[in-house]
Amino acid sequence: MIVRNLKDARNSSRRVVAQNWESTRLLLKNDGMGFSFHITTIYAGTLTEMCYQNHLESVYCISGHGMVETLDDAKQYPITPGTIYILDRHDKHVLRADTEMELACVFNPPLNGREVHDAVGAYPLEAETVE
Ligand SMILES: CC(=O)NCC[C@H](N)C(=O)O
Repeated sequence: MIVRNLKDARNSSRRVVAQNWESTRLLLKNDGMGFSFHITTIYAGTLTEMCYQNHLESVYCISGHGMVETLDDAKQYPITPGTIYILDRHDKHVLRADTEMELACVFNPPLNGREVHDAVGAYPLEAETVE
């Protein structure tokens, strides 16, 4: 069994800080589970465009609120605590955080550890691994 604590993980290389968000990757590829699990904080007032071409992602809102829009059909979905959005089609999307948002995110295939978004808002398939 693997047991980890968010507070401890935030004080380690599992915490990755980007411009609009930070994310603590509690479970990664090298754990061998076939998915990764992250607690992500989206900073208040930000707009983040993403398109996970190489991954599927589920995003569950723990706290805060905002809006996610799928860009191919311009559909908007309010995100509040208890809502999950599931990017089952590698959907190009934009997330607007009206307040700081805390999200639980699952990626398949799992992230390696230190990935940040590339120019289209995707992660590469291969990246540095957390030791
Ligand atoms: C909602 C979202 O995808 N935010 C970007 C960070 C990502 N969740 C991650 O954990 O790397």
